[in-house]
Order: sequence, then C-alpha cells, then structure tokens
Amino acid sequence: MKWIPALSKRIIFIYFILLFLLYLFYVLNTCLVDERKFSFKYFSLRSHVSKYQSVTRRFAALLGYSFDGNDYMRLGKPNQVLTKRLPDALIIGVKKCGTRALLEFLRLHPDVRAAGSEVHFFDKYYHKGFEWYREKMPPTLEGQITMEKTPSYWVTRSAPRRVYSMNPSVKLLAVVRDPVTRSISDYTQSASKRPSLPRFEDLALVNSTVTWGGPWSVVDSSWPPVRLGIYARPLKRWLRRFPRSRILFISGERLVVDPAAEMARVQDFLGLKLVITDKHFYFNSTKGFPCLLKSESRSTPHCLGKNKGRNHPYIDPVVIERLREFYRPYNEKFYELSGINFGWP
Ligand SMILES: Nc1ncnc2c1ncn2[C@@H]1O[C@H](COP(=O)(O)OS(=O)(=O)O)[C@@H](OP(=O)(O)O)[C@H]1O
Repeated sequence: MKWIPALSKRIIFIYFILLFLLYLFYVLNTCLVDERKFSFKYFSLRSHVSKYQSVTRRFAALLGYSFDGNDYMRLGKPNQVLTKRLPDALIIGVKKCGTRALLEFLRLHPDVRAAGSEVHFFDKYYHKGFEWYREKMPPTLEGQITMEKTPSYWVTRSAPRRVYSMNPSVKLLAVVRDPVTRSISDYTQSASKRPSLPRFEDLALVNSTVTWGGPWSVVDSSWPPVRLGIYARPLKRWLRRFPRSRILFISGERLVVDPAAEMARVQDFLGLKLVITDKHFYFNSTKGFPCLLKSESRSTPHCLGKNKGRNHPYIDPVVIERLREFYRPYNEKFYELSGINFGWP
C-alpha cells in the first residue's frame, strides 16, 4: 500500500467514513419510517420487535419525531411533533345555520386544524371505528385543536352517546339561526338541485280535516326543512350526556352581522388566544356576507363558495307567519334549555 500517497489514504478513509455514515443514516431512516420493517428486516425475530420499538421510539423522540400508530411524523423544527388526533372540538350543527362559515373562520387561527370536508363519522361511518376517524383528521402539533364539522350530528339520535364515548370532555359548538329562515335556506338548497320541486308554501303546509271547520292547513312538522328547526328536541338529547357549559351556541345571525364578536366568544370557549378579530373580515356588499381578507390557504380576499349565501325565493308572508307561530313555543323551550334568548321573531 506504499504506492498510495498519504493524502489519498486520508481521502479514502474519509470516503469510507462518509459511506458508513450514509449507511447508518439509511438504517435509522428505515427504522423511523417503519419500525416493524426495521425490526424484521434486520433481526428477523419477533421477540426483538417490542424491544426495538421502544428503542426506536425513544430515539425518534430525541430527534423530535413521534409515532402516531402508523407513521413517525415530524415538523421541520425539532421537538415539534405532527400527529393525527381525534377531535377536541366538534361543530355538531345545525344544518344551514352557518356551520361552514364558522369552520372557515376558525381555520384562520394558527392553533386550530380542521378536516376540510364533513366526515360523518358519528352518523354514517361509526362502524369503521375510531382509528378510521383519526385518519381523517389533519396532523396537528401538540397544543393545537383538532376539529371537524358535520351538521347532521345535531339530529342523529345516537350521536351524543357516541361522541361521549370518544371523549366526555369534548367541546361542542352549535350554530343556530331563526328556524323560519333556516327552513327557507334548506328548501333553497334542495330546489337548486331539483328545479321541479314544488313551492315552499305547498310543502310547508299540509291539509288537515277538522270536524268543526272543514279542511284546514297546518304546518307540516314532518317535512325535514321544518322539522330541523325544532331545536329543543335534539338539544334535550345532547344535554342528557353533556353539561350545558360544554356546548357553545353561536348565533347564525350574529355570525353574519358581527363575525369578529361571535368569533371572540368561540375562541374564548375553546381556550384559544384571541387571534381572529375584525382585521380578518370585510363585508362584501355584492355577496351580502362577510368575507375573508386572507386565510390559511389564500392570501387574497375571498368569500365562501357560491352555494353559501344563496338568494332565497319569495315566500308568501302568510306562510311565514304560520311558521313563526308554529316555532314560537319550541323556540321558547330552546331559549330555556340553552340559557340564551336569541330573540327570533
Ligand atoms: N360569511 C358567510 N358567507 C356565506 N354564507 C354565510 C356566511 N355566514 C353565514 N352564512 C350562512 O350560512 C348558510 C349555510 O349554512 P351551512 O354552512 O351550515 O350549510 S350546510 O349545512 O353546511 O349545508 C348560508 O345559507 P344561505 O344564505 O341559505 O345560503 C348563509 O346564510
């Protein structure tokens, strides 16, 4: 080996050291990406698995990784671990009351991460299990709140029990709105998909025969757009599982008129620092709704989609009045149960 000059020897030595370090990096990386693969590939012994799991987990923790049941996840900065978690808070309803607006506004907060689309776990996919549900959640850092919104939870009979079994201290948010406007909004959505739908007036009232006065029309409380506005019934079910202090009621009307004030209540309820303020909103007079100056995904001003804030059809005032009379006792009951008088006409 004398023929190799001293400098070249040093270069070859450094080259092998680098090669070894590269190999070490590869092995560690493999073990961080899939610890089972690591254990079987390098030791082929089942008994080694748990031992190496704990070793690799400890090592991963040192590097700022964490194991979420499937993968090791990490953020660029050390000690910041991204993990998918079950929700800490849920927007449980009510359909057509402003649930999307609430979620989009909440997403402006750096400490909130939310699933983009409705997950429907507690109503449709409960049989898939909590691991399935967790997979649907966005990865969060420790201290961040995981959320999702599915308005149909509000009226799903089994939802309160199921949500309770996931986490009895979960925080619940319910947006509510004048049930008459809500019913028209609900109808407008259906009519936009089915233009041949009968008039609102024809669906909201149903003929009933009373012995002393001939045919008479009454409010059809079984028609879903009407039925969903009876907020007191589902609330009773939620209150059987959760104390009232765990449910925040948000006014759909105030969310439009003064979004910053309503969002201040929401942030306080969720234990978040006040970040979302009036600086985030502007009123778009063409749309007739508050829109966002910027958001997590877009740096330019934008409104919610065109399916939010639709023009409602003209409804016969007589039918509106009939609906108001119909809802009045239910609204009173709802004010009593929620502890808030929403002042709906
Ligand atoms: N900022 C802003 N922009 C647009 N729309 C807003 C906003 N804030 C509240 N709203 C009201 O939200 C209504 C839709 O409610 P949801 O999002 O709960 O509907 S859904 O249940 O998810 O289909 C929607 O109902 P319609 O007006 O009937 O479309 C709006 O009145």
